[in-house]
Amino acid sequence: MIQFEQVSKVYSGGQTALKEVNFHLRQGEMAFLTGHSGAGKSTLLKLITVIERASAGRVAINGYDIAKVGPKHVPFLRRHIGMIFQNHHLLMDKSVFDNVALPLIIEGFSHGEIRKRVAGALDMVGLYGKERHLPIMLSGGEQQRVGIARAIVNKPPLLLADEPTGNLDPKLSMDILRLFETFNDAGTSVLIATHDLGLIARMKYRTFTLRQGRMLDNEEIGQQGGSL
Ligand SMILES: Nc1ncnc2c1ncn2[C@@H]1O[C@H](COP(=O)(O)OP(=O)(O)OP(=O)(O)O)[C@@H](O)[C@H]1O
Repeated sequence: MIQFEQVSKVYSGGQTALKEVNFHLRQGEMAFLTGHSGAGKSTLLKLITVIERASAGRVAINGYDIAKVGPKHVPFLRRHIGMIFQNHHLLMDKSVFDNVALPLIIEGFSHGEIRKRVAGALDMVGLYGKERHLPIMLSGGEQQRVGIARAIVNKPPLLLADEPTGNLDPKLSMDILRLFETFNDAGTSVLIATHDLGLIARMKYRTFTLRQGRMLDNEEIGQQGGSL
């Protein structure tokens, strides 16, 4: 699904964020991406969504080299990726319905189809009946679930989450993880960037670990006794 081959990223200020990174997220796989603050997790996600471009190496989605995606076609590529952020980036002056409907409006779906799909997405995240609420009227966990509903409403084959449980308590974090598992069971590939080693330890998924921009292999992680 996602393949990095010898990928490096140097920002224009000269900051090296990724160094010769190799990794492969398989089709239908759910995995964690971890590492200390500044290790390069967000940068890696930004290369997949073409918010940033690699300085060297190859990033491929389904075998397609995304260096070949021109600026005009980037929005088309992003339609196939659901992105979830720690601070969920909701429009606070718009209703839950409007927030979740946004990707479908951009894609030009009919009103009827939008109503049906938004209701389905809100049902999946346990927020059915809250369509008319403003985000401010919801708890932090509920706001995060609105962000998740927006990310999955157009049924993307790939979900990327950047610290999706950062502000949530352990119980709510686990609920969010279970939600990702539901999507993964339905065939969606999921990559979750997180600092939360406790959460990772409780789940059975493969974990990619970055340290100062380098992807560690399992042997290196073992030698450090699991510390980053
Ligand atoms: N737009 C940018 N311009 C210059 N340097 C950047 C930019 N974005 C990130 N960096 C640098 O690249 C490195 C990796 O940053 P990145 O945000 O990918 O790390 P991270 O693992 O996601 O960190 P955190 O867990 O704190 O979010 C850091 O040294 C950071 O300062």
